[in-house]
Parts: sequence; structure tokens; C-alpha cells
Amino acid sequence: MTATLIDGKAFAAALRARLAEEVAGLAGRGLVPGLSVVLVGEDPASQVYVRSKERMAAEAGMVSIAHRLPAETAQDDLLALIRTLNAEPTVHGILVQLPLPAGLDAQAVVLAIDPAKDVDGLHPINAGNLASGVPALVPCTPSGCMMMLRDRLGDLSGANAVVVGRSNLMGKPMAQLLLAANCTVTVAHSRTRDLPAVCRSADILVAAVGRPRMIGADWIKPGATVIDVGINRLPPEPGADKGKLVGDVDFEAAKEVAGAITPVPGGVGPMTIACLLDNTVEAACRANGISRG
Ligand SMILES: Nc1nc2c(c(=O)[nH]1)N[C@@H](CN(C=O)c1ccc(C(=O)N[C@@H](CCC(=O)O)C(=O)O)cc1)CN2
Ligand SMILES: [Mg+2]
Repeated sequence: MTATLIDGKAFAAALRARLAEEVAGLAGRGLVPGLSVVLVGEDPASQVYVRSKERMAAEAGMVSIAHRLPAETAQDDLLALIRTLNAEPTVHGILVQLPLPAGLDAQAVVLAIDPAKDVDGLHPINAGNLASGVPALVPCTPSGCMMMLRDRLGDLSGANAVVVGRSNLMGKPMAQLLLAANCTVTVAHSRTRDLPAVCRSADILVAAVGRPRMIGADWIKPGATVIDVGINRLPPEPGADKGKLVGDVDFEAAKEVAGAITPVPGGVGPMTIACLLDNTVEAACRANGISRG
């Protein structure tokens, strides 16, 4: 069997194009969605992601402002910036790029963001609303995974879904979204007994562990839909300046067993930024009492 490729890059481009049209319509009504991205420190991958967020927000017609702070920034100064952005009416979405440099408390920073502007969906109010089935700003990566799953499979009701990983950014909200879609959900992690067997029970397997190519072909039920959230940079080959980017799934082996699979790169990653733009439009509309079509 050779799996169908789920093309996240194309899916994300289509979503961004639809958002650009929606934003143009809102601008005609005097509302320009505004996104503020806060980057602390010089982590090279984070710098790339923040530049992409700025560029794609601008391409969709939004106002996007990145705040770049030195790695030595004090917690209080970071919190003061968040409070300023919370109070700024032209800013509808705020996110702090993760991970933060050592010494900064990410949880306290997330707690300081106005939940109505929390376009990463990480504030406990949004996490609690998601878990309670109340409309919430939903974390971007799981949201993107759900869009691709729905597009591929339609109704997910009754499917056995296994999420490997239990982070606040990915594993936990992913499990909540799958549950809300009537899947039977298992959240597996580093302490799970017989992880390969648990993964083999999945009709939908979502890998979000951050361990390169950990999930091999013999962990996958034939025909399963595999969503690979991992973005792992391998050490560079001799003579190369950058290592290859791989997922948590051994793609070459897995594609012979799975029914459908997301590649890395070009799968889940691009959906993260497209869903961030979607959340920013959502936050702007809610703040202005506009219901989206
Ligand atoms: N505050 C947040 N921090 C982080 C998040 C997040 O959602 N909110 N997610 C990741 C990083 N991230 C966005 O912030 C992100 C990661 C990957 C991609 C992406 O498009 N990846 C490409 C490959 C890019 C490359 O070549 O390096 C792909 O998979 O095709 C976009 C956004 C952690 N931090
Ligand atoms: Mg939506």
C-alpha cells in the first residue's frame, strides 16, 4: 500500500486565501484584524516562525507587529508589554513565541494574556472552555490537524484515535477536539505501556512527541490516517550547514502501511500559521460583535 499524501502546504495556502478575502470584507466595514507576536531571545527556529507569522498576516491584509525583546528581558518587563497589548484596541490577537529563554515563566506569561486575545488558545480560560464544549480560541496546531482530518475522513464519529504526546500546546487540546468529534480517544505518552500496540489500535494516529522517526511502520494499523506533528532537525550531514527536517514518524516506512499521512515538512507545520490567522480573525470579529459565515 502507498498512502495518500495529505498536503498541508496546499491546504494552508487555500485557507490563507479564504482568510484574505474575509479580511478584505472586514476592512470594508472598518475592521482590520491586528496581531502582535512577541519574540524573546534569538532562537533561530523561533525567528523563522515569527517572520513567517508577520509576513503571512500582512499578506492576508492584517496588521501584524512583532515585538522582539532580548533574551535577558525581565519577567516583569515582558508582563508589562502584555498588559500594554491587552489594553490596545487595535490589537485583537497576542501570542508569545515558545519556547521562552530559560528564567522566564511561560505559564505566568500566558496567564497575563487577555483570554479574548489569546490566539494561541493556551490561557486556562480557553483550555477550560474547549474541555467544556464552550466556544474557545483553540490552539493552532491541533486546529489545523482537525481541519485536515475532517477533509480527509469526513465524519470522525466512532474512530479510535490515539494521540502520542500530552503537551498543553498540542496533545491535550488535540485529544479534546477528537473527543468533541466523537472519536474514542487515547492519550499515550512516554510512560505508556506497550506504546507500539496502543498505536496499532489507532484508526487516527497523531504523533506529537518530538522524537525523530520514533514511530515505525509496525506501529501503524494498515489503512490508518497518520498525522505527524513532529518537526525535528537531524544533525547535518558532513559538508551540509543544516540537518534534514523529519517528523516523529518514519515517513518512508509508514507510507507503505498507512492509508493517508502528512509529510514533514509540508504537512502540519504550515497549518499552524494559517490557523493562527484564522484565530486572529475570529478574535477580531468577536471583539466587534461580528459573526462569521
Ligand atoms: N506560541 C507558540 N509557539 C510555538 C508554536 C505555536 O503554535 N505557538 N508552535 C511551534 C512553532 N511554530 C509556530 O509557532 C511553527 C512550527 C513549524 C511551522 C512550519 O511551517 N514548519 C515547516 C518547516 C519549516 C522549516 O523549514 O523549518 C513545515 O513543517 O513544513 C510553522 C510554525 C513551537 N512554538
Ligand atoms: Mg473557525
